[in-house]
Amino acid sequence: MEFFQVVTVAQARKVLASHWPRLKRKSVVCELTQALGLELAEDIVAQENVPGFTRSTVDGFAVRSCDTFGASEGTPVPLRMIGEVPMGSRAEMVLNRGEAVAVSTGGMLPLGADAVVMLEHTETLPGGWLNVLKPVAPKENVMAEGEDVKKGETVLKAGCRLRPQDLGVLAALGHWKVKVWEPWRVGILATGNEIVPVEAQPGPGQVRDINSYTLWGLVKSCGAEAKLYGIVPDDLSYLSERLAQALEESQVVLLSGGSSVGTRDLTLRLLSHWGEEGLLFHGVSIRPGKPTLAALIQDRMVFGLPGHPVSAMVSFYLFVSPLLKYGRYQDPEEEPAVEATLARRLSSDAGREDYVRVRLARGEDGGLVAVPLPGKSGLISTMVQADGFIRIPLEKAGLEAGSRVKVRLFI
Ligand SMILES: Nc1nc2c(c(=O)[nH]1)N[C@H]1C(S)=C(S)[C@@H](COP(=O)(O)OP(=O)(O)OC[C@H]3O[C@@H](n4cnc5c(N)ncnc54)[C@H](O)[C@@H]3O)O[C@H]1N2
Ligand code: MOO
Repeated sequence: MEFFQVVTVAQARKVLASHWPRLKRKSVVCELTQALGLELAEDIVAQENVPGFTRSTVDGFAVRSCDTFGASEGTPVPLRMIGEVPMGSRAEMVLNRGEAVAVSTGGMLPLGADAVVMLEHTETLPGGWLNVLKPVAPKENVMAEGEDVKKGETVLKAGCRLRPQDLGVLAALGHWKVKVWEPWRVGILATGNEIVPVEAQPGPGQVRDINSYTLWGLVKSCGAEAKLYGIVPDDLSYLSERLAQALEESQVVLLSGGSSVGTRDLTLRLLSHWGEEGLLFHGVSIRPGKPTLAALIQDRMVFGLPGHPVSAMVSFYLFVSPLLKYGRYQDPEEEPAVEATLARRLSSDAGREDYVRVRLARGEDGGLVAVPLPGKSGLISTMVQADGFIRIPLEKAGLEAGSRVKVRLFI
């Protein structure tokens, strides 16, 4: 008997993506050191050139490149040294034909110079003269004004997640504060009478709470704020109360356990209690993760993730993390993945997408091999051993040994 009205991954993602824009959060202005990993809330258009002046990229001598043509060890070109550019100051002098100015890496080029000869390709002569032993081309060893960033250029787009190099370009442009979206606040609730806190010694029939911690880690790795709401026993009024509290403080709530079809599977009943029309789907044609459900409660999104630790994680990867990270589902081509050769045959049922944990190893030819890690979805150790997972698409009834697969990495 089929209890779920299962949908495909694509259908579930479509409905989630269409409702996601209803979730609201504020933008805030914060200092650069607070902004790492957050989403930019504005386009950044350069108001100035970077660098703001033409600079040397080596220690040496600023010259007119045409003066150095034909220079070699055997036929050095003598130039008259007219001074030195002090670091961090304007190059005050003007370079005329036959002249050279000492300049350090990063120093400003004087007017008239268009290239820099490296120190190693010169010899200093007495009386303020210099021999150039190798010619330089125009612009050689020089970083031109605006070569890094041009005034008027859009360097970062609103919505991008700030990486260390993005903080760098903001710093280069003088943005010591930046407008970002507040991180999503995600509440996490574990359900089940058998679940005990991590610090407890489980009695017969009890297990420690794994999902609160795997989900907490996953949420944090998406750049969102995670808050644990503890373990709730299988009791509708308790669960309802704790969910209300989590909804008050979060835009997204993750419930783990109790999403299947057993008599004590309360999540569905609870969400129905909050309004049947909010249920977006219940059941997805995947393994593991089939009893995943999602609901919209006002402008909050609730995910009922399966209780089995592997299933909860896979379900999170497929449905929750792209929304938290990017506000959309990525094209599979964009996902961080590596290609590998499947070590052995895998079977699956057509009409269902399978996500198989794999370990990466080196084959005899040095290429990457994906070694499947068989195991039930209750075994967290299989996730510990795995480097990522592969997908067996809906229409396939398995994958042959030796086939090329894309391993989506757990990073
Ligand atoms: N008759 C059916 N039974 C089950 C079906 C089904 O379709 N028909 N689906 C199975 C699948 S697949 C999964 S996955 C599980 C999911 O069940 P629930 O989401 O209702 O979760 P629970 O029953 O509460 O728990 C399942 C399993 O996971 C353990 N668990 C739960 N929470 C935690 C936690 N925080 N830390 C560690 N372990 C946890 C729990 O003790 C159970 O062993 O249902 C199958 N059954
Ligand atoms: O979805 Mo269950 O997640 O197959 O173990």
